[in-house]
Amino acid sequence: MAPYTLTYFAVKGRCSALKILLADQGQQLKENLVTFDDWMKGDLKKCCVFGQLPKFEDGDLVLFQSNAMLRHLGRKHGAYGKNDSEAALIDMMNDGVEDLRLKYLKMIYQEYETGKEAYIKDLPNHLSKFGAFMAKNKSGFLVGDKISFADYNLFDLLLNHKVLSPTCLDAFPTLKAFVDTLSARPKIKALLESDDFKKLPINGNGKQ
Ligand SMILES: N[C@@H](CCC(=O)N[C@@H](CS)C(=O)NCC(=O)O)C(=O)O
Repeated sequence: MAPYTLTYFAVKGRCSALKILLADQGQQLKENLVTFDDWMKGDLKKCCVFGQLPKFEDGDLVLFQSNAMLRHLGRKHGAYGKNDSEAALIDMMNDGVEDLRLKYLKMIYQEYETGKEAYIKDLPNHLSKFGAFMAKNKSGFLVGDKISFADYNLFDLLLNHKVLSPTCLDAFPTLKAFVDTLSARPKIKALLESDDFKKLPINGNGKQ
């Protein structure tokens, strides 16, 4: 039996990073897909702490907030650094990923037609920061010498950005190598190439 259960809509959205982490760590995941019609009935929304999905269950532990889920899984599966200093840096980088994700989601959901070109133009200002931080570390990961939940989260967001702007990583060799290396890890590759994963749209409004 899968130890974890995820309840979410049929999109990649805020759950791909978590799925990539679990796949890479060899963990099973049971998924409950929620349709828009079922969600609109409102019963499930009322049971969600912040009125939103995803919902993640690890036995009796029920979590909302995708970054809390990533942290929990990072802690459980040795993807949260090897000491408190590394953990703090991993938190910092994950907060940076969240800042960029929020900008990305604002553009996708509120400004796609009017703001997409400006967003892509400004993107190097954000990518350069992740690239410079990772380049200093030399291990190919954001922090320390082992993959962390922030790496999985950044990887997922970079994959989305490659769909938005296929050449966006060309000026950032460290990030390009990072994406290529993670994409080639056998369990991640298998997930990314699976029909179940490929069929999910990146975002709920079909924009990407
Ligand atoms: N900060 C939350 C955001 C969750 C969120 O935005 N959920 C959206 C789908 S990705 C949702 O439930 N939308 C339906 C609604 O708000 O009624 C997280 O990271 O989990």
